[in-house]
Amino acid sequence: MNPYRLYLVTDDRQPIDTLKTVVAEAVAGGVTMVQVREKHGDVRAFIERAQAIKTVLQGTGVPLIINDRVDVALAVDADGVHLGQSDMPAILARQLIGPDKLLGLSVETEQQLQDAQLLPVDYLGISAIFATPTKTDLKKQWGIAGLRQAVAHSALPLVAIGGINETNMADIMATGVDGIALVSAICQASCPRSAVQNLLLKMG
Ligand SMILES: Cc1ncc(COP(=O)(O)OP(=O)(O)O)c(N)n1
Ligand SMILES: Cc1nc(C(=O)O)sc1CCOP(=O)(O)O
Ligand SMILES: [Mg+2]
Repeated sequence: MNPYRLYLVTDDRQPIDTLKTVVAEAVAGGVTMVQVREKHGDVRAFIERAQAIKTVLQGTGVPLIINDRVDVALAVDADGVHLGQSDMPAILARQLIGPDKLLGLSVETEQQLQDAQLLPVDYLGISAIFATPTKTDLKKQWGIAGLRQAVAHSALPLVAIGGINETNMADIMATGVDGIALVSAICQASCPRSAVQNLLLKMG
């Protein structure tokens, strides 16, 4: 099974009970991977929220990824870490997490995409496909044509992220990308479970 197919990234503005419900519903609907992303709280709150989501995911087979922080991933024994270009270098992260955990890296330029092919990472996040209010410090919008080029030049699995929803996901899937990562289309849905089911249907 392709674990990157429908990748939920959590919304750090949601209170913990909402977060747990959203993740449980999203998993029931069929998401294949969950990343806990915390950009505002302290590390203790991050660990608490990551542990809560680990409990929700227990026994589901859906991997838990931690955004940015190798220490948090190790503390909660997550399945992997997702790093950005200003986070810990991938080589050091791999040394700390060992060979078996998943390691993801965001790439924001063609040069980073090329350099990443030689890094000890499992997948790349193509950052960003479209502008999004969920993350405003974006360097680049790859667009559909840019994503298609990235797919053609990567031996590593690619995950598209940024501004993706049911209206544009067919175009994104048509590029041959391995997966789609979403925040709002799932976390802000009135019923995250149906939203995920609908997205999976549209993915074909
Ligand atoms: C799957 C996935 N792709 C890209 C990102 C973005 O990571 P980063 O560039 O480090 O930005 P922040 O998410 O930390 O703001 C991601 N989190 N997940
Ligand atoms: C967490 C994140 N990273 C991005 C990147 O491009 O690196 S875009 C993003 C947020 C994506 O949210 P939404 O699905 O609501 O557009
Ligand atoms: Mg980051």
